[in-house]
Amino acid sequence: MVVLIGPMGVGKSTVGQLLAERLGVGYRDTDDDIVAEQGRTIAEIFVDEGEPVFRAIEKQAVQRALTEHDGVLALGGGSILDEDTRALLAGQRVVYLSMDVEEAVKRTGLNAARPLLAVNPRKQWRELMEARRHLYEGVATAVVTTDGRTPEEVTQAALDALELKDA
Ligand SMILES: Nc1ncnc2c1ncn2[C@@H]1O[C@H](COP(=O)(O)OP(=O)(O)OP(=O)(O)O)[C@@H](O)[C@H]1O
Ligand SMILES: O=C(O)C1=C[C@@H](O)[C@@H](O)[C@H](O)C1
Ligand SMILES: [Mg+2]
Repeated sequence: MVVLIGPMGVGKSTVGQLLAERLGVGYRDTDDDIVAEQGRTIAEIFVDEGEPVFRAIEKQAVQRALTEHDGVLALGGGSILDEDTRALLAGQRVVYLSMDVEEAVKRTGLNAARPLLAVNPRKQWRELMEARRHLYEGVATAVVTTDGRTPEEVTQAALDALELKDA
């Protein structure tokens, strides 16, 4: 199993699918699992029930995916906020995809599907990263910078960082 973590828009879903193809394994994404299970979008869950309820749903989804799946697994950007989830990640191969704030605004700006960045993306992204950077770094076994790299280049860098060869 290879687990991908990192902030919204860093490319977990894009790179996760490429990485799974390169390794010849399945791809799974906990955000997609939640949408399928709940029958509504992540933004709708945030609006209807608030972030704490979303985090509880997410925690279950991550636990289930880590147990059921063997392949590439992309986690929701905020899943590492949960202490039990961080404990579950110990012993896994965890790749932290990182980027700087300008890249983040380019990739996520003005996208209402990401409720945590809806109002002032640059400021909100900085604040999120202040709170989370050490959590991402703490659970990561490899850190891969995505700034100025294409998704294919990021995928190759992740394979190199993990010392994994294609299937
Ligand atoms: N290396 C890259 N260079 C440029 N654009 C990228 C790169 N990787 C992803 N993108 C683009 O950035 C956007 C966000 O990518 P993606 O949805 O894969 O991120 P994510 O980490 O899964 O986000 P979320 O946490 O919201 O699910 C997409 O429009 C994607 O095409
Ligand atoms: O970073 C976050 O807190 C989030 C990231 C996305 O993957 C989604 O799980 C949701 O938009 C929240
Ligand atoms: Mg995604």
